Amino acid sequence: MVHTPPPFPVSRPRRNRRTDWMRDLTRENSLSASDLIWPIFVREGDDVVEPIDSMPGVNRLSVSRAVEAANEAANHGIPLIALFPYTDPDKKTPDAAEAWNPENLVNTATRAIKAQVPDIGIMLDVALDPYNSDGHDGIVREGVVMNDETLGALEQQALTQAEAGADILGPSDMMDGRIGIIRRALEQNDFPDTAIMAYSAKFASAFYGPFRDAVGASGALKGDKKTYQLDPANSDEALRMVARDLDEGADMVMVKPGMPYLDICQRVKQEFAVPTYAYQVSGEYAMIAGAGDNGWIDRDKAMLESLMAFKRAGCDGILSYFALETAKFLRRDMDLF
Ligand SMILES: NCC(=O)CCC(=O)O
Repeated sequence: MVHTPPPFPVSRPRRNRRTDWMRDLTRENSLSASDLIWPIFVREGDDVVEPIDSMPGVNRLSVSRAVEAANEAANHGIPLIALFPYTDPDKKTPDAAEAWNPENLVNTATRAIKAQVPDIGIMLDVALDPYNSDGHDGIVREGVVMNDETLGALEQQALTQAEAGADILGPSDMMDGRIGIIRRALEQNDFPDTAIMAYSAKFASAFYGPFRDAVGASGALKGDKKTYQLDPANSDEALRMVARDLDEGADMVMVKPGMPYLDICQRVKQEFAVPTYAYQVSGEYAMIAGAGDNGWIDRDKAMLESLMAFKRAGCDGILSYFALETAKFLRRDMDLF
């Protein structure tokens, strides 16, 4: 029950906000490096750091540089990184077969990081869009994204990722039935400990634009993803997807994008009380970083305020391109608010 304050002057709520130490003492939520998951873009090449124009401050890294980045993240207390590939256009096909190539970029990077930075978790997305010449998360036939045919491809992709050493799989495709298929395949192939963070409440959003540049999928995408991602107007439907994915074997669930969907984060956490994560996506990053770099807002403060909002909404953690920057900021013990 929330206590209603008695009328002024019996109550003077400003008393609790009077000094830094009083605000520290009465703060309800906290943010630390262990709340953060850092997405890293991987590309081919040797010792390459390639800036992404639409995400100022974010780079595509070749494998050796990704290993260094993972090491830096681990040293700053970040528990988990998520690897995303920039796939050479020549490797994109209508059947997206590169997705289950055991030697593809993310599988190779996973092996390299596991060998050299064993104490950080690695998550890989299960979805076909970085490998599909149509830019869709599923296999397309005559303009239709085929649900059941895609499931077999996702199963193969998931198994090669588990084999490469991924700790957490993130099915981000929004096909029906994928969590159950992947969970069963993991059990049958002796990967009982591989966790699934289901992208359960993934909305068809305009905020993914810069990510599609980052993985080279924007030119490829034909049409939109509204037949599988959720309608931004819906909230009950998101809860149904979370319930379904948990029933099929997900260990944790994700809401994506983040900031425009904090109400969904709060409902999911309250309703299911399971580990709940939000993805502060590329467009959200670009808005804050772009405005910050132009001097229109304070980048550091907006970054931290945006991340704290997820904690306030009940999230257990946040995938954010700001993760390392934030962990460095927190390590310097700088005052948050
Ligand atoms: N499956 C991963 C994403 O789609 C990321 C989207 C973004 O950062 O905009």
